[in-house]
This record gives sequence, structure tokens and C-alpha cells, in this order.
Amino acid sequence: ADGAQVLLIEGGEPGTTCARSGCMPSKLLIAAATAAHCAGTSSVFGIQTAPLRIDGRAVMTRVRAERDRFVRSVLQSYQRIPESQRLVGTAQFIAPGRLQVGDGVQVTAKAIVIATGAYSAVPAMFDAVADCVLTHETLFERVMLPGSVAVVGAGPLGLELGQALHRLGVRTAIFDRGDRIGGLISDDLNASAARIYAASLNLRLGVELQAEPLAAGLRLHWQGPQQRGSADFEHLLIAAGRRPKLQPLALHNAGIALDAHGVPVYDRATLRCGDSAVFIAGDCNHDRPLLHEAADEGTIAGRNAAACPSGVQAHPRRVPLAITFSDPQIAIVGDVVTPGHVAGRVDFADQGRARVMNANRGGLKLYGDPADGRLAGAEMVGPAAEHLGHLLAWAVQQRQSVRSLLDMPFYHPTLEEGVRTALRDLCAQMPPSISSGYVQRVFGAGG
Ligand SMILES: Cc1cc2nc3c(=O)[nH]c(=O)nc-3n(C[C@H](O)[C@H](O)[C@H](O)COP(=O)(O)OP(=O)(O)OC[C@H]3O[C@@H](n4cnc5c(N)ncnc54)[C@H](O)[C@@H]3O)c2cc1C
Ligand SMILES: NC(=O)c1ccc[n+]([C@@H]2O[C@H](COP(=O)([O-])OP(=O)(O)OC[C@H]3O[C@@H](n4cnc5c(N)ncnc54)[C@H](O)[C@@H]3O)[C@@H](O)[C@H]2O)c1
Repeated sequence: ADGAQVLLIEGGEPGTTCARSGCMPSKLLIAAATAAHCAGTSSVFGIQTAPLRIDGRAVMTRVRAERDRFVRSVLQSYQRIPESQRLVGTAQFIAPGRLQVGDGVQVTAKAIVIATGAYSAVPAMFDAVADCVLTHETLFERVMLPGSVAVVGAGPLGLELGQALHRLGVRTAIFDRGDRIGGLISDDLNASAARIYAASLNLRLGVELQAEPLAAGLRLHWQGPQQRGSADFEHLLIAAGRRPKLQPLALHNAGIALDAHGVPVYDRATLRCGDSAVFIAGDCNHDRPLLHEAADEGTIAGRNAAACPSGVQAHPRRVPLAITFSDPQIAIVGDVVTPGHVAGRVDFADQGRARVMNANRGGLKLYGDPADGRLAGAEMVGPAAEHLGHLLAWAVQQRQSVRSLLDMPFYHPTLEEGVRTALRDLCAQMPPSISSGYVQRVFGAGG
């Protein structure tokens, strides 16, 4: 990188979390689940299919075969790194700027980048049923789909995998001790999402759990302000958050400050830990644990490590964008929390194209800054949120105003017309100096 001599130290299975047990196998499972769901719900269009039969072994065979292809492709890039620049073993600091790798080799470096990822945290309360616990690291290794699964956590991971398993015929229930779903922030969209998902999933929010082992499987008890119950399951799928994988690094020897959770204190524009020559990138810094952010951070940390100490630079970061690939999808874009920002909305229940597709569920909320008329952020649960989320993120990053976005073309009949409805509503919430004079140009129905 940038002329520096580099050594890559890998302590586990190379091939990345994304390809091995994260983004790619989860999307492969979701693709199978979507195929089953479409076949099972086609009667709404007047199309009858023979009784649906899901071959769990064939589903898992395809998931693993395609997953292995993605892993192989990562490994090919890894193997293109000259052998002299790769070291296998778990790294730990023994002094600032000095690492021990595995049992033997010691490495001294002018700068060190920590990019050790994260791991699924299995709460200690499930120790008694440890034999029944699945995580994203073990689920995709299975040859068959499980018979029944209780999913702990309704964040992006629990919602994606829980819904996919349900659609593939696995008896599934999703539990969360909080009341949020898929990372949604606004109360009204979150409540609407919870209603939508609860209509098809056994979704239990705001409950505390207790698990007891059975001869085969486990019994799960749940209790919350409005509900209590128990049921037996073969497995628990833990989707209760991922923690930075920092423990093996012995960071107390690294000469850097740590926060209350043991994560290095660092600057998110440079990824540098204090004034040290240590940089931290990806899931292990617990900031934006997503693939495109981890890749950006790797580049920034690598460049700055090569230039350290005199040439360390602050790098601009992209507008936040997070997508959950559940159905309906969830997208969160930019700034959705600043007090004083105004919001415009659309409900997809009556949106033309969404009704055509029988996907008329959910809503979109756009946030704008009344001081300058700029689109600041968006939150959505609804059809094609992965695509609309991108459009909105690009608009936010380009600092587009709501008025300038309303001047863009909107084809008919499209889901984008729903975005226009929300933009119009947002424009109406802006002060007259920004909203007045806007002429609604309506070509055709829908939207
Ligand atoms: C089920 C699931 C679905 C996901 N879906 C998406 C998605 O759809 N879109 C998205 O953007 N993100 C998704 N993510 C998140 C995404 O996978 C991660 O943000 C990304 O893979 C993080 O990359 P990383 O390089 O930080 O970590 P990793 O890929 O985990 O790499 C860390 C590496 O460090 C090695 N290591 C750890 N400790 C040491 C040590 N002490 N010494 C030496 N080596 C060490 C590990 O072996 C590993 O190879 C998903 C995650 C999960 C779990
Ligand atoms: N599409 C995507 O980009 C995607 C998909 C899956 C995962 N991921 C990434 O993977 C990481 C992990 O995802 P996640 O959904 O596990 O994390 P999360 O922290 O977003 O959600 C975890 C959920 O588990 C709940 N929880 C924690 N302990 C619990 C307990 N004991 N009982 C009941 N509920 C409990 C929490 O209240 C929370 O809602 C995230 O960083 C996410 O960004 C991304």
C-alpha cells in the first residue's frame, strides 16, 4: 500500500465474514425463501401452483455451493498476495509496535492496522442450552434445514434469517427484549413495521427470555408487559448483536487508550488511535459494521498507516446507508435524528405500483433541514427499499434540496412516484421561503 512494506496476519479461516457466514450466505438463503414465498402466494394473481414442497437439503446444498464459490474468489485474491507478505497465526500485542503471532514469531512494525472483525455474542443466559445454539457462523454449515428455531434478536440479522427460515417451512419465532425491529429509529415506522411483520411471523417484542434444556432441543419461556408463554424448539439462533473481536489482541500492551467497552479510542476520519501508530478498521471498531464501510475504512487505515506519522490525513466518509433484506425491506439513510428537522411521508398501502405488485405495505419517511431545504435523511420499510435507499443516499450525499429533487423526472407507474409523494409532503413542511412557488406537476395517476 502506497509503497509501504506490508505484512498481512490472519489468525482464522481467511475468506471474510461477508463471504463465509455473513452477507452472501444470508442473501442466498433469502433468495431461496423468496422463491418459496412467491410460489406460495401466487394465487393472489390467479395463479395456482401445485402444493409447495421445499427440499431443505437441496436448499442448503445450493446455499453452501454458491457460498463456497464466493469464498474461493476471495481466497484467490488472498493467495495473490506474495507468501512473504502473509503470516498465519493469531496476533497479540506484546509492546507498542510489537506483535507476537501464534506461539513463536514476533513482528515489529512502524504502524499496525487492527481489522479483526466481530463475533456473535451468545448471552450467558443461554449457557444451559449451548448444545442447541446456532449462530450465523454455524447455520450455513448445516446439511438440512432445522425443524424449528427460536431466533433471539429482531435486528437486521434476526429479521433476515428468521423470516427466511419461516418462509422455508421452518417453525420459527423471533424474540427481542427491546421494541425495535430491523434497526428502525422512528417510532411510527417501527410500529408499522412491527405490525406488518407480526402479520406473518411469530414476532414477540419487549420480552425477557429464559431457556431450559430438554432431552432433545430446548424449552423457551418468554415474559413481557403484555404477554408470556413458552414453546419447545430444536434450536436457538442467536442474533443478539456482534462484538468487536479484540480480546485476543492483548490491547493493554498496545500503548493506546481504550473506552469502557475495551474498544480503542480512535478518530473516525483518520481511523488512528490517539497519537499512536495504531489504526482500526471494519467491524472491530463497532462504528458502522457493514461491508462497504469496512472496505472504506480498510483503505483509509491502510493509507494512513503507510503515511504515519507525518502524512496522516482525515478522509471524508460517505453518507450512512443501511439496508435490511427482509420483506418488506428496510433502508435507513443519512441523518434521521436531528431535532428541528421536518419529515414528509408516504404510505405504500395505496401507492399505485406497489398495489400492482401486491407489495403495498409499509411507508417512507423523508427528513429535511428547514434551514436550507436540503434532504437530510430517510427511513423506509417497504417495497424495493434497497433501490430507493440508494437513490436517496446519493441525493443526500450530493446535498440536493427537496425542491431540486422534485424537479427530477419520475416515470409512471413506479415506486419512485411514492418518493415524489413523500418529497411533496416534505416540501410542504418547509418554511414558505423554501416551499412557496413550487408548482406540482402531476403527469398521470399513481404515486
Ligand atoms: C449474517 C450476516 C449478514 C450480513 N449481511 C450484510 C449485508 O447484507 N450487507 C453488509 O454491508 N454487511 C453485512 N454484514 C456485515 C459484514 O459482513 C461485515 O461488516 C464485514 O464482513 C466486516 O468485515 P471485516 O473485514 O471488518 O471483518 P472480517 O471479515 O470478520 O475479517 C476479520 C479477520 O480478522 C481475523 N482475525 C481476528 N482476530 C485476529 C487476530 N487476533 N489475529 C489475526 N487475525 C485475526 C479473522 O480471522 C478474520 O479473517 C453481515 C454480517 C452478518 C454476520
Ligand atoms: N443487511 C445487512 O446489512 C445486515 C444483515 C445482517 C447483519 N448485519 C450486521 O450484523 C451485525 C449483527 O446484527 P444483529 O441484528 O445481530 O445486531 P443488532 O445489534 O442490530 O440487533 C441485536 C438485537 O438483539 C436484541 N437482543 C440482544 N440481547 C438479547 C437478549 N438476551 N434477548 C432478546 N433480545 C436480545 C437487541 O435488543 C437487538 O434488537 C450488525 O452489525 C449488522 O449491521 C447486517
